[in-house]
Amino acid sequence: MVPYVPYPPGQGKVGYTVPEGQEDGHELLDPSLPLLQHADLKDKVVLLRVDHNVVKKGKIMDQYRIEVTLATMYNIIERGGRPIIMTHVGRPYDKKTKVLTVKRNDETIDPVVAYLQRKLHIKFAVPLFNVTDNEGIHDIDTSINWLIHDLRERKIGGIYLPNTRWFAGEEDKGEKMERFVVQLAGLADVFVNDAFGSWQPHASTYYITKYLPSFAGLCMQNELTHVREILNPKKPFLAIVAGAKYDTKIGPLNAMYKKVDRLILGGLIYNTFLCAKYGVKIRGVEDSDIQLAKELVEDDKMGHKIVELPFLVESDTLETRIEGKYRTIGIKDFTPGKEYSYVVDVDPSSFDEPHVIEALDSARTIFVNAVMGLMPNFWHGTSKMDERIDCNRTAQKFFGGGDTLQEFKSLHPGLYQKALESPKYYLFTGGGTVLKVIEEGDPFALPTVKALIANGKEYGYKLPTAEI
Ligand SMILES: Nc1ncnc2c1ncn2[C@@H]1O[C@H](COP(=O)(O)OP(=O)(O)OP(=O)(O)O)[C@@H](O)[C@H]1O
Ligand SMILES: O=C(O)[C@H](O)COP(=O)(O)O
Repeated sequence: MVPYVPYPPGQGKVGYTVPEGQEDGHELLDPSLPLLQHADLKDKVVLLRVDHNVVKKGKIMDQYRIEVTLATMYNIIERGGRPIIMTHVGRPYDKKTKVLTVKRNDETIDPVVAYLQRKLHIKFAVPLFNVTDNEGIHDIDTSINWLIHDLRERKIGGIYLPNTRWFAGEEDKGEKMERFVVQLAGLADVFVNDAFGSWQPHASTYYITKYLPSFAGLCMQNELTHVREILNPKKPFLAIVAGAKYDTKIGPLNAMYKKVDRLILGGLIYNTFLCAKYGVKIRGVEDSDIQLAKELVEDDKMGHKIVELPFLVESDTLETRIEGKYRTIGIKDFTPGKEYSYVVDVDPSSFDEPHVIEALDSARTIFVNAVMGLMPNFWHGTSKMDERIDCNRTAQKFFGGGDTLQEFKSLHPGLYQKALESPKYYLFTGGGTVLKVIEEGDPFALPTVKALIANGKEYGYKLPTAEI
């Protein structure tokens, strides 16, 4: 118990403070990373980037990524800051066609705003901006100043910007980005990045740090502390990577291959690997992606680290699960040139194979960024995988990824609850980010984190002496 002495000192003990009950882990952070706790926020408008990418078809799938940012929001408001919050939702910009599609009902932040209002009992306002067909929002309209005025006057509790990926400049690298980022920076006095899951260097996660004093939020700090545990894993280290984001994950995956002892693949990533290795054709797998997967195939000829799941589910349709229109196939029947329809899941029986059980049971560290099948209809492979992983009671288990956590929660609510509390589990908000950290070998080398550190140097950030 630490006595609480009010200011000015010498007036006696009038209360006490209670220790947090656990190490906060700040000593594990790079001392040059500017921390939210040390920012001057009083009466400042604070632009807060979060990863609230939790909305699908206009509904919140899992609140976890919102919940873990509430501490940062409270901290900002408690210390006199006025928050403007922003997140991306989905991937509205198609890199191949260069078309930006604003799906107003599907990829909107409105459900997140409603959730925050219910949870915090404060009012948020969302500004309205002009949307151009196929190009999104070009400019932040000065009408937002009315909202900022009311934010400063405390007539509203916060502003929540529209989906950052609806802005033409968000993923651009040239003029559009410059224009957007300057307008964005003009709204606020300070930038806080709490979006661990959004490692891609975009306007709202990276370039913004060129214009405002910038700090790491509390969720970001917590994740950076824990991700270090994966960099020095207890061996054998098994990674299970599946899902849909082939384009951003194949690079980190190739690098990660060198650091793991065993690797299990699923989802589109596995389909692509199988096409590259066995010369089969699977519907929906792009030739350009198969070329990228060849590096992994070559590495594994020597390394033998990839534990193949032998049974898959082939479906004639992607939309639904229609009896008679899907079947189990085995990779032992693969021959070069053979064509398959969509492969939409790993058959659960794959997890009963002795070589797969051995890989899962012998691991001492398991990292899971894996949704094995196309959701919501093909969930059986993921469900069996989660159960089998839990059978290993000695391994340290790390789950990471928006969909990975969401499916874990919906398929096994009891196990998910246990994982939240068990020291044997840790849940990361971003799966691709953890892959990227493993690729870099250092959490502070993530582009978004490096940008915060560079900003600290620029603005002369120093850790207060008491913390050194
Ligand atoms: N075979 C498949 N074909 C098409 N989509 C698939 C297939 N298997 C899984 N998926 C889809 O992959 C998505 C999950 O992959 P994703 O890479 O987004 O994972 P994540 O856990 O959200 O990780 P991150 O946080 O890095 O984005 C799910 O929406 C799921 O439906
Ligand atoms: O869901 C995620 O993994 C994060 O929100 C990052 O999304 P992105 O891979 O589309 O950048």
